[in-house]
Amino acid sequence: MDWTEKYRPSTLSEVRGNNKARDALKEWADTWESHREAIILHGTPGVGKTSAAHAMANDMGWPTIELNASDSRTKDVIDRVAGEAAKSGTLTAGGQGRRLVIMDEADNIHGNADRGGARAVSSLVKEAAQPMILIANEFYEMSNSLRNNCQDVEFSAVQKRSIVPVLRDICRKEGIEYTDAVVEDIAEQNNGDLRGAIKDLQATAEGRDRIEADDYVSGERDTSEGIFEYLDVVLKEGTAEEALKASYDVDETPDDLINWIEDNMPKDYEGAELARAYGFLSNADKWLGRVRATQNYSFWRYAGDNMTAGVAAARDGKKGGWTRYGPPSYWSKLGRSKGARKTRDHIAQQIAAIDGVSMRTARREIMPFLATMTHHCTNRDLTVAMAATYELEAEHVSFITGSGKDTNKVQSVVEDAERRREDAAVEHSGGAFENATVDGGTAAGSDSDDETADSADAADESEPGGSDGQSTLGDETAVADAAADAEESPDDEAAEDDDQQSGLSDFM
Ligand SMILES: Nc1ncnc2c1ncn2[C@@H]1O[C@H](COP(=O)(O)OP(=O)(O)OP(=O)(O)O)[C@@H](O)[C@H]1O
Repeated sequence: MDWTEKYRPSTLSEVRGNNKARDALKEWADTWESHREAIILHGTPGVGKTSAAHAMANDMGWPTIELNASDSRTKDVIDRVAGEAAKSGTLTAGGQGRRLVIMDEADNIHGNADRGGARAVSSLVKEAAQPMILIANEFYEMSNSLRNNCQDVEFSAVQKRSIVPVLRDICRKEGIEYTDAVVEDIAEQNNGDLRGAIKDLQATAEGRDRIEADDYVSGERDTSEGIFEYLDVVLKEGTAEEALKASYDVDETPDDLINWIEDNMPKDYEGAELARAYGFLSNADKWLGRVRATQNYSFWRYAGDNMTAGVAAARDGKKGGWTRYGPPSYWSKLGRSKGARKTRDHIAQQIAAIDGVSMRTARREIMPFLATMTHHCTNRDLTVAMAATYELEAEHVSFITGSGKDTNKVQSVVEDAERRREDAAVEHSGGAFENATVDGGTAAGSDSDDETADSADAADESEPGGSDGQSTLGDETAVADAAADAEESPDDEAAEDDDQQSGLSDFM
């Protein structure tokens, strides 16, 4: 059984972390009769929003009606399902007959396509005669009207110190011996995401009655051993049919699989076959989008067919040789959510402004390089230099390095960077660091003219450039070279405009 289900809190007092949010939710429920407003619970995945809603309903003795916003896009469905529940105030004397409407993924109803649905939810929120909770990851993706007509409570990341006791507790209940180190590691890796931590714990404890640090393969939950064989079949030698069969042995969802393929495909494919293969990936991505929108998981099949059989069929015959496939960069995984795109663009803007390069160069050449160089903040000095140079906040450092935003690592990097900025307010050139990035970025991106290769490939490929790249660290004199390297071609500028347009249309 899934431990996240088994240990789902059944009363509000079992919801960990987020005490303020919890209290606010309770207060909202206790006083609902007097204000009759809906409430929006928002925050990152896995922090207990849904759990808190159900736990609170349980505490109040309110039966719940669940509605998934993206499931029921049309006005009709929302009216019928929620309308009855929420509007029928007839049974409600003294809280008797109260029913709590919980609408998940409420940030998914927006945009032109869902106008009917969005309006239906807005009016429901205004007229509701039953308490209603909307759950969302991105508060600001919700319409003004919804935000203005509801109370809202933010659930923040669950801190490591709140995660550790939950993990210990589960171990005890499951009769599993553990070391402090393993629980701390799991909590650290999943900082902010309690669901992720519980899943990791379960995966680590699978088939064991004792776990220690070595048993935990950090951050690689579910990464099946078979993935490399699978990539070989798809990208090197298999027919479409063989590729499809191989995919059945891989323990990855299409959502993850597409990142593996997208990141590794350009290492083997080139020219027309690469373009064809991207066509299939793009189809697969559309199907994944449909799954997200409708929760109809049977569409996964079409996504899988496209990314597996399609990509294999796009190849010109068999390929030989050995390729160093790598896990999908943090990068491409994150590019898929709007929040992540905003963070990414903010960082790119900083880089563009400070290094005098275009957004496109910043994003495609410099950022992948930074991501490789500062991966998990292992090279701390460089990470601090980066944060100082580009004036990055914790969330940005976290985005680039892949370390959790609230980890001590990231927090202390940001603090040191701030100190460094203050110390060096005048000599801001930050020459030492800028050299390293721009030099390396250019090297890594030298083959990135290929319009189709928009993946994070560079991050995997761009080894720090051997002793050369390293030796420029701390070398003040190479600033001029770096600046020269960073000169933009007119093409780049044009492409940047394109980028911005497509970026905008993403938000429409
Ligand atoms: N604050 C918490 N206290 C106790 N358990 C939690 C908490 N947050 C998450 N969990 C565990 O993680 C599981 C998933 O949490 P839940 O679905 O409530 O998260 P969520 O914030 O609603 O995420 P999403 O935005 O993805 O829906 C729960 O079943 C529970 O096991």
